[in-house]
Amino acid sequence: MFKPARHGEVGGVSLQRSQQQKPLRSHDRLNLCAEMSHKIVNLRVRDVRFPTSLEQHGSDAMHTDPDYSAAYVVLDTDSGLKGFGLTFTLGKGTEIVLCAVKALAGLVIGKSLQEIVSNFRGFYRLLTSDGQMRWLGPEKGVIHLATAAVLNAVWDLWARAEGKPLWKLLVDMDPKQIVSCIDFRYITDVLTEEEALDILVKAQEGKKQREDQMLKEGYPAYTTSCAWLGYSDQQLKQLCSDALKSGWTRFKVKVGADLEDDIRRCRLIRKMIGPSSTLMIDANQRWDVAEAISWVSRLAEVKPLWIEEPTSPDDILGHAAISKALAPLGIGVATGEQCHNRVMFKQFLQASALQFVQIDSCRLGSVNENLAVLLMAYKFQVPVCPHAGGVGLCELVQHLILFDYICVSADLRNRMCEYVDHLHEHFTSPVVIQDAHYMPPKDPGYSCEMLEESVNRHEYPEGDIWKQEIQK
Ligand SMILES: C[C@H](O)[C@@H](O)[C@@H](O)[C@H](O)C(=O)O
Ligand SMILES: [Mg+2]
Repeated sequence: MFKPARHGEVGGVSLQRSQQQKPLRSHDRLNLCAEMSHKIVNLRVRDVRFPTSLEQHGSDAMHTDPDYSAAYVVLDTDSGLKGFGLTFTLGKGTEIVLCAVKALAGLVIGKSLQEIVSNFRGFYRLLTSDGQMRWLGPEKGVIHLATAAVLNAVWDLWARAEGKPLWKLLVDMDPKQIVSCIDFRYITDVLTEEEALDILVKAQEGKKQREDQMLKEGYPAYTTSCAWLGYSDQQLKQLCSDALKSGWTRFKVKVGADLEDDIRRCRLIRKMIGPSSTLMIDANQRWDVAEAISWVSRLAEVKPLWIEEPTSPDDILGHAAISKALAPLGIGVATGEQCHNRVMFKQFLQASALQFVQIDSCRLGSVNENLAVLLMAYKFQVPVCPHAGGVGLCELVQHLILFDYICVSADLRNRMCEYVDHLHEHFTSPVVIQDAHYMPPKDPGYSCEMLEESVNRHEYPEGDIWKQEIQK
């Protein structure tokens, strides 16, 4: 078990600000007082929805009218420091996630940050294994989305208490402490605590250079913003040509509703981006296994790097069959945005059912469970290409992939993080993209905080935006 924190430390990490921080505001100085244990005194959760369906942003073969939304959590502490967290939804049903967050609140309120992070594995287990509530999951569905929202807020709080962006908090952590945050239950047959530690210790070599490289160059990204399924060919062409001008070289196209449309749209994009740029296609679970193989074979001429979510996200053996059939065409299978826990990822990896692991910051049980998946992916030598987009997913997952490169994989081959150009303006520390790369965030925290005004305007159903929509 992780050793208890000494006086003046949070979870064994001394309370120091990293070099590249913005200057301290007086408010921060107050919060960073080393004496404070940051006892969580309240948890608030709000239903925040953006009417993205009006313009078909985010549309795909299965989710034709998503309103990008979030269950948005704020943790208040006795020191005045706050933690912000969220989980992503598509509109309807967000109120159910709010209920689940409220059901978990009793396990969080009254605990101090110090208490939580000095036994983070135990706290993760407390939230995911409550003897009554686990029946609702376990570790899947609405209750797990709620766990993600709450734990994301705890990680945000921790990073803020340290005065570091989350990626830097992780990068500076002792490997033993990282491992102490992971619940290895159900995965020890492929990854033991000792093996995880060994991976992290070995990757210490060259860590500083990789961190400097990331600060200078950023992490490579691809864009999904040009080719949502509901966009017209005209729109697609315009967005693609704008993206090319801004330096994008990797593009994802939505497919799966109509084969002839897919062939036309994919040819169009391939022609515009040229043979050396990278193209990926995403069917969002539209097909049965045999249909997936025949449909994607017809699209092989546009040379996609991967087909994403070809079939049910739970069908591990189906994905394995598709992977096997498409391998001779040079097309890999990617999945993960609806892969609900580490056990599923374990089996996908064991069965060679995916060639690209798409972690998700709000689907899995926050940083804790994502760490387990990053380490398993490393063990199986499968590249991680995170799912992002939605609302806030880019802001969050950039921290995890930076950690992955600096402290786990040390490899950029066949790796890139998704980027979607929507709704960043609603965050206090929005992502910074330069030359199609994610630049490492500098503000303390997990980049989850939304502007209060945005939350008020988009809160469902009372916010102005929704009042106007309802009146129409
Ligand atoms: C409904 C959403 O926009 C999805 O289409 C989106 O997350 C997508 O699968 C993606 O990979 O970005
Ligand atoms: Mg997808």
